[in-house]
Amino acid sequence: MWSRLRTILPSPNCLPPRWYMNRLKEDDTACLSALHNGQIFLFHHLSPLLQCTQRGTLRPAALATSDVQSVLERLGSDGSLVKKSVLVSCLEQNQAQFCLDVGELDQVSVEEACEGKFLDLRKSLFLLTTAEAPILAKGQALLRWHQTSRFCSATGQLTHRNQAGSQRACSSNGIIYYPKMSPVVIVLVSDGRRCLLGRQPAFPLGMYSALAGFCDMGESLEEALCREVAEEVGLELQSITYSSSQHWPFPHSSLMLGCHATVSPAHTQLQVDHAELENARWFSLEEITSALKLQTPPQRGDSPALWLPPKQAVAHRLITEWTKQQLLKDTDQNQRPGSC
Ligand SMILES: NC(=O)c1ccc[n+]([C@@H]2O[C@H](COP(=O)([O-])OP(=O)(O)OC[C@H]3O[C@@H](n4cnc5c(N)ncnc54)[C@H](O)[C@@H]3O)[C@@H](O)[C@H]2O)c1
Ligand SMILES: [Mg+2]
Repeated sequence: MWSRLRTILPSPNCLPPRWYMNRLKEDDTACLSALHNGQIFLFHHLSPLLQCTQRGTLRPAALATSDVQSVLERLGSDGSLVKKSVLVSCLEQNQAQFCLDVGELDQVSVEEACEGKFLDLRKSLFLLTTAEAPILAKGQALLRWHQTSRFCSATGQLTHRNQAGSQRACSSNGIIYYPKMSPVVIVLVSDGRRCLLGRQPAFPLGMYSALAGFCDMGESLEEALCREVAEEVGLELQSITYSSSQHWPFPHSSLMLGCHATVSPAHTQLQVDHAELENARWFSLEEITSALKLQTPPQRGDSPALWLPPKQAVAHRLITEWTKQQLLKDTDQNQRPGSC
């Protein structure tokens, strides 16, 4: 029955990418064959390999599996390393894309052989403008999960991954583990005129961002938002609107849930919890619009300037959305009859 079913399954090229990805997660043989004809993004101790384009920009190196295989063999690896690749994406023609950490090989030799450089993800993610940036974030998160999930937390026995790397199973009792993300709420609070940003001691010079925090077990999105804002700055939220979400690989794997919220203009006095934040303050529309125009981060010795999170961060998106909404409100007010 199964072999008859197989013969009528559409060939890989007929399956839409999402379905094809699912098939590869469930079928180790199909996944191995997709790996042989696929592309690999290399990592070295979780830093992705980037190449310089002719225009001088950086792009992630998507290498043909056959090329990776020959590089690894030239550098003395037995060839089985390629099988440790994890499935991350699929191109339109159903060419599967994988990530592989070659941390056991000499970094410089791999860089020379592949004409690229391994660059910390915290730097590389923000230098990349290509659609591959989220693939690198996902790849790093998956590779890290495999590196830290080798043992079953119930039996202490080794776990084994499937070929796609989408799950691990305990070798003694078969418990299946799936990659984990921690839900994090992030919120841009407004009092109608200004928005509230906070600064952690580890942030780059001058940077302020929307308030964020990990969800506690059992909390809803709204409960987590109200608790985080009350804990970090002592404010009570009036209304919450969901905006958008993103996977965030730092420090581990989080699902950032981005929202806008308002507080009463009569209750905007902040009580900053300095155990969590170095500072938090209200910013005017003018301060935010000037900061959005800045191209380079402030350097030590510069006059203090507000520096906002990079475009790739959901915090940036929330700030841009708020700015557009405030500018629209101002235009509406100016166009009202009787306004000067
Ligand atoms: N993408 C963005 O735009 C953006 C912007 C701001 C913050 N962030 C991310 O949001 C995350 C959370 O923000 P925060 O640091 O203010 O959180 P937070 O206010 O909850 O404080 C962090 C503390 O929470 C505790 N904690 C509880 N559950 C945790 C878990 N599952 N993992 C790790 N720590 C846990 C730890 O003690 C940790 O020190 C940060 O990791 C940061 O990278 C992303
Ligand atoms: Mg926080």
